[in-house]
Amino acid sequence: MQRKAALPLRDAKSGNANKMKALCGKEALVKLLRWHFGYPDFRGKQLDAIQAVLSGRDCFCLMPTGGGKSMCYQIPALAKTGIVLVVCPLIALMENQVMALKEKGICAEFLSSTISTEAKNKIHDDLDSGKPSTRLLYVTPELIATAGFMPKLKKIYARGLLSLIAIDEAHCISSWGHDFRPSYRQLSLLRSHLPDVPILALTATAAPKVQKDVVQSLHLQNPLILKSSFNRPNIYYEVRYKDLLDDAYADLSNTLKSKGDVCAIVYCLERSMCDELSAHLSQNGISCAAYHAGLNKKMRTSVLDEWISSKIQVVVATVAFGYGIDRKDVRIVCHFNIPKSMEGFYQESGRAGRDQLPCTSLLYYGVDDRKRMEFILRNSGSKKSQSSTSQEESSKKSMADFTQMVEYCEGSGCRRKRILESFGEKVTASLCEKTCDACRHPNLVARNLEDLTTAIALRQKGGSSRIFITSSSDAINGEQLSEFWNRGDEAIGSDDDISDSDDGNEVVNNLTKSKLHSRVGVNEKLAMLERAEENFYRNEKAKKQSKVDKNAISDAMRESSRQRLQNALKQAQQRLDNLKIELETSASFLEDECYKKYSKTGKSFYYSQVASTVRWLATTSSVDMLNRLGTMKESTSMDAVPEAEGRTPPHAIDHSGKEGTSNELSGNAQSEILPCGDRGMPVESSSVNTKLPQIPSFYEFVNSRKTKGDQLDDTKKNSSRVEKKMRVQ
Ligand SMILES: Nc1ncnc2c1ncn2[C@@H]1O[C@H](COP(=O)(O)OP(=O)(O)OP(=O)(O)O)[C@@H](O)[C@H]1O
Ligand SMILES: [Mg+2]
Repeated sequence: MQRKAALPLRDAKSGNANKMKALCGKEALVKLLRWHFGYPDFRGKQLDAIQAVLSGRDCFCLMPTGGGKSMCYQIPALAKTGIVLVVCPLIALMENQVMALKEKGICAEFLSSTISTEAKNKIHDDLDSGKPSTRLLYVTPELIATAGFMPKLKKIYARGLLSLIAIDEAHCISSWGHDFRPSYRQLSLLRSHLPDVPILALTATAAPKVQKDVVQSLHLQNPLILKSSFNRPNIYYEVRYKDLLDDAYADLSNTLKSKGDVCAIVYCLERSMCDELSAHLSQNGISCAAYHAGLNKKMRTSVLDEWISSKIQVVVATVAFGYGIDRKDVRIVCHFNIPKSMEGFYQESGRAGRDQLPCTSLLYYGVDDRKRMEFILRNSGSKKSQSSTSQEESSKKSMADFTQMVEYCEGSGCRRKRILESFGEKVTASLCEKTCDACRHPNLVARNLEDLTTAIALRQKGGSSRIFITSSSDAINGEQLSEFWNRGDEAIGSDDDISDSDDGNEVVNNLTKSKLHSRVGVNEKLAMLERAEENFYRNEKAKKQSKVDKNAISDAMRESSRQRLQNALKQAQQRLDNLKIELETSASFLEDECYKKYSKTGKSFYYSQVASTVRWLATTSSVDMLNRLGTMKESTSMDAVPEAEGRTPPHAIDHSGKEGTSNELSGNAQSEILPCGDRGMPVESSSVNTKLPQIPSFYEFVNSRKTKGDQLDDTKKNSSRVEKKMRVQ
């Protein structure tokens, strides 16, 4: 590390009033900024925040994502003798910032469980020394809460060396915020233990209630409240409707390609979708990788490194790809599933265009996604150890937050206005200047929304069939629930997949009581139905042309599952004292098992089976693992089939179409597309070979709860399928 010479404006404590004035003066601070960071001037409210804390005042600083909040504590660390303590929610965030500062020759360190005892001791020795060289010390809130750390801090404080406490992502302290972290609550202690040290609270996403909560919880005294507008004028906001698209994957792929080899982040709700979508994009020549908590740390770090260094351009990630992602040239942030709150959406979409250049936030909205999220949120309190009242309250709050997101998608008004108003900002009509789809193409957006309404209305009318199995509320066992509900919490998130099924008509009927539907008048409905019919025939034609069976399990999906299983096997191997297993062969074997079981039923069941195998690998014993993999050898030798052939056993569906055409039909008839008669209308189901393949326990489990579905007469079944085909795309 090459350390830059310090500029000669250091010591506030030892200086007189004039010195202090000089220290806080704009000129001196700009000089520091230029010297250390190479920026010509401060942005927004940076200077106000810096001057406030340097003068010893508490400060609450609300700045948009990418606004430059870090600078508000980094410059004071350089301007004043002593140490700035920075509290960060994530180790990765600390690591990134410390690395970046060190590269600039600024002495910053972080303390976390990930560093060696030797490194820790070195930092502590420096802190204990007469004149520590550390200027910024990054810590987690968990460390602050430990019994041993506060006395150390107090010692530094007693020596007059603690110049500032900065709380980054301060909204995490509030249970009203979108990312509440209980460990942040411990930070309330800082004020009483270290009374005279100014505190700087920084956040990009604090609604008024959260702001108040942050100020109170941290016991800020007469803080300078700095609020910048949340507006990100360089982001173009757009929503696309999955239900109106023929193929959302292809749409995204084409969009990314049409923009050139740009840097992008694609957020998905589930890990399996990250893998699948990433495989799809890669296949289409896009340089991309998946990132989620299901990958081991090494892989995550390697994806992050490759992305930061522009070796790959697109990351398809869950929300685990979060704070501290500081690549400035992200041109597109895409939400492939609707996020659960406006705060989360703002935070994530805000990772675009940190260089202030034009960029896009693209959200793919699907009615199924909405229902899925509603279901998750409605039930999310049930696993937490809360009283029923607070459970109810938090569930209500989550639903209210989510409603804002739904309104963002289903509304025809300016998207930017909606975002800003959700944060309590007053917005003038002219603010957007056509930098969202609703302002730039109002007619198209209105028309899309009408079409969407039609799609929903049709699905309601036909007693829709697209519903994920897990929404049969109490028909899910505890284990599945806990994994499913913790989906938002990436540390313990689920790999469970969610499947389409003909079950649960009742649930769907309840869920699809859309307010859009109720808004539609008779004439409008007729016009929409006409348009829907047009769309239907158009799409059927397109479907016929592309001959894409959306439920089919592609080679890319299989490959991505094999990779996933291989990762899980590797982790299991490490957990089981380097158990001797051949990773690649074993992964292929396990994937093949899943494929054999579910190739006929479709990708959703297949993914569920892969996910449950991954879970099994996370907990299984050596003996069980060897037993299961032992059958691999047996079956291989019994069948005397070479390994490559063994992956596609003779009785499985051959996706090249060489074998088993009738099987293909029967496998898909139940869950997806029926063969079509004239003008694309589905033929009577009785004329199709609907004999189902033998279905294993997962399906039986669902089927056993299919009481409603079983009572449906043939007509209703047919109409349900017709409706499914008429899903406007
Ligand atoms: N005055 C400035 N002029 C130009 N660039 C700046 C200035 N201040 C900060 N930056 C740069 O802006 C980028 C974003 O800064 P920073 O990471 O501090 O944003 P943030 O407000 O913390 O965003 P987030 O809410 O996403 O964490 C960084 O690359 C930083 O170096
Ligand atoms: Mg930040």
